[in-house]
Amino acid sequence: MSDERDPSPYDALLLLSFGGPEGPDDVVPFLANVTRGRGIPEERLKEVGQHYFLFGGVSPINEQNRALLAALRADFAEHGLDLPVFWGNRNWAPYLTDTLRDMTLAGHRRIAVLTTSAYASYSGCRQYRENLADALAALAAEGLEPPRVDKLRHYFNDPGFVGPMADGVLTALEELDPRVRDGAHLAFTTHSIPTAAADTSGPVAGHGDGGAYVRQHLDVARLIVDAVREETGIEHPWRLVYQSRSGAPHIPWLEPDICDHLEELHDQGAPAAVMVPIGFVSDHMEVLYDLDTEATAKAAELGLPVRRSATVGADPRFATAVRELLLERAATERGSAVERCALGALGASYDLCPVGCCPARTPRPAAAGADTPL
Ligand SMILES: CC1=C(CCC(=O)O)c2cc3nc(cc4[nH]c(cc5[nH]c(cc1n2)c(C)c5CCC(=O)O)c(CCC(=O)O)c4C)C(CCC(=O)O)=C3C
Ligand SMILES: [Fe+2]
Repeated sequence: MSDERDPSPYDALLLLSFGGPEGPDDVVPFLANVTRGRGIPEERLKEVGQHYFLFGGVSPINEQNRALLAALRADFAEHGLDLPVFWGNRNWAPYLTDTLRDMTLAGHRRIAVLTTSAYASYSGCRQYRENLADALAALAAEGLEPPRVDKLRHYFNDPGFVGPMADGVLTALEELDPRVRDGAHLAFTTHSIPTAAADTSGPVAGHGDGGAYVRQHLDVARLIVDAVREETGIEHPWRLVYQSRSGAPHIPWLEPDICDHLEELHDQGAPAAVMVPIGFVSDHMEVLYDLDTEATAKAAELGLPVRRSATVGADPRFATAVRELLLERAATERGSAVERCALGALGASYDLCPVGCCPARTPRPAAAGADTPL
């Protein structure tokens, strides 16, 4: 067993997230950061800007990350784990490079990194590793000695991630009229990505058949369906669907879209649906706009009763899972054999992203992988 309180060799945890605007003036520069070099049509950007303006130009994601930071610090303190927790983002302040500079100047040399993305894919994994490599290179260019960063493994199938979502589905079902509750369909949703990116997500050897991205989501959906059945005795019909598609229309992305799926459910005579955003860690703008606003309006138009279940956010069980992932990795780095906790059919994920996994369109340096020079 690993020592419950020994984080060595790590001297800090970095929470690495997407970032979001905090007021109307931030929206356009934020979108420029997100889409730089990614070929998103101008029309789509205008439309997405409107989603943010509808909410006063404020994404809830930063507040949610502050709450997660607080939950992590509380959990660490409660368990006698003396390890500082920092926060940096890819697309908005506090920017990753600034946080890593602060950490380096404060003397941190060996940093564990938790991303707010649970699954394999270019956008959810390698792109964060590229951001880390860029930030470390920027520090080196400033004459600093960059620290070593280790990304904690994918946690999609961790009980601390799946459990709160399963509870969220039970709550959402409770909110439905009892007359339609038992027949409700579960629409598991995640961010659509180009099918080419889905096919090449995860280890090279595992490519094909939708790649790791789709398989990992299907595994989580199945776990939640089973957990709900254990509680209610009912196996709800379900499907994995997608949301938030961007990019040019002629490039294939994962389908069906949640709104098309709701229409199909209505046509089939489904009595109700629960939208379950398993692809996301908190109720940020993709949830607030794409599901709570757009898809909910679509369902109202169809006369289909819907609820949206909660993401994990700052649930204390998720904070506990993060501590356990960190201690597991720390023990592994110290050369101890450890138990690796995971539910479902796929098993615990790898510590080091395999060579060539989740490839970028144009190869770029990425930190914290099997092919990363230390
Ligand atoms: C897989 C995935 C996740 C889940 C994993 C993870 O969480 O990392 C995710 C999360 C998020 N995506 C977010 C926002 C945006 N994503 C965009 C664009 C894109 N996302 C993509 C994928 C993903 N995105 C892709 C393939 C693109 C096309 C451009 C490209 O190839 O890179 C755009 C540009 C406009 C548009 O086209 O929509 C925006 C504004 C926010 C912040 C929300 C907030 O502000 O509260 C969050 C958490
Ligand atoms: Fe990856």
